[in-house]
Amino acid sequence: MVNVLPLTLTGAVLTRRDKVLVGPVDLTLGARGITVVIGPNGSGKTSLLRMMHGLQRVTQGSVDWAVPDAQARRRQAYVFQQPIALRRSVLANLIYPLRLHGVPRPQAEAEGRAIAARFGLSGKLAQSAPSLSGGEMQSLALARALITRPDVLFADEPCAALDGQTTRRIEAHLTAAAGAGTRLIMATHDMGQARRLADQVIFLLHGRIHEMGDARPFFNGPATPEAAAFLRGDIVD
Ligand SMILES: Nc1ncnc2c1ncn2[C@@H]1O[C@H](COP(=O)(O)OP(=O)(O)OP(=O)(O)O)[C@@H](O)[C@H]1O
Repeated sequence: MVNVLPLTLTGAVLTRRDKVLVGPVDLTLGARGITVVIGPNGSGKTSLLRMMHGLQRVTQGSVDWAVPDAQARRRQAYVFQQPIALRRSVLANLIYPLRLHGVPRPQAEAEGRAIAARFGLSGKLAQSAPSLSGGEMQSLALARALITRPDVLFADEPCAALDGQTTRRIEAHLTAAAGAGTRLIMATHDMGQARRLADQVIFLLHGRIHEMGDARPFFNGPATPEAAAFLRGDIVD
């Protein structure tokens, strides 16, 4: 199967009520690795992810995948900062994307049980998903996003409000997914997490890419004074 990547944004702008939230953005993301989007509050991290995924349509410019949009959409997943679940059992939530992809129920349930085991949810399969704890809910959201082995996973603050142990588990799943070939594009406020996970960094400021590059040189010596100040923990606005 052809990979949906690279993703190319060309002069992409997202506007709401005459206000530019993001852009213009020009970038190309290749097929492998973890790109972490960082920047101050309100700099546009969520909006950039939503725009790339097609949850919000660009008002100018373009967002192009290597395959037609309808095909690209089926090969992507998105994990929201506040995970959402169907008011059904954990197993029903897990198999939902597979059923949408036409996988027969017995096979979908087998895959659902297997991924639940990897994500520590085996004991919860019959439980109603909305009654899960925050950490379990985020694990479920991630497992459900990865069950179709998407080419691309967008994750918006996937560990916000989680304790250290759960964060470590979620990070391990994210790294494993990237190692298995899922391209990860995630936003985080947590600079420790950005340093642990990123192969590549996008530093946003006022809805524009202020700096973008390989993670190690970025963290060791950012090119712009704004990124340096942000990494020091100064207020950048
Ligand atoms: N639907 C909307 N309508 C109007 N303005 C919006 C909308 N969504 C976001 N914004 C504004 O766009 C800007 C970017 O918001 P966004 O949530 O993308 O930033 P962020 O970097 O993810 O912020 P945070 O770190 O606080 O989560 C903010 O000024 C926000 O108030």
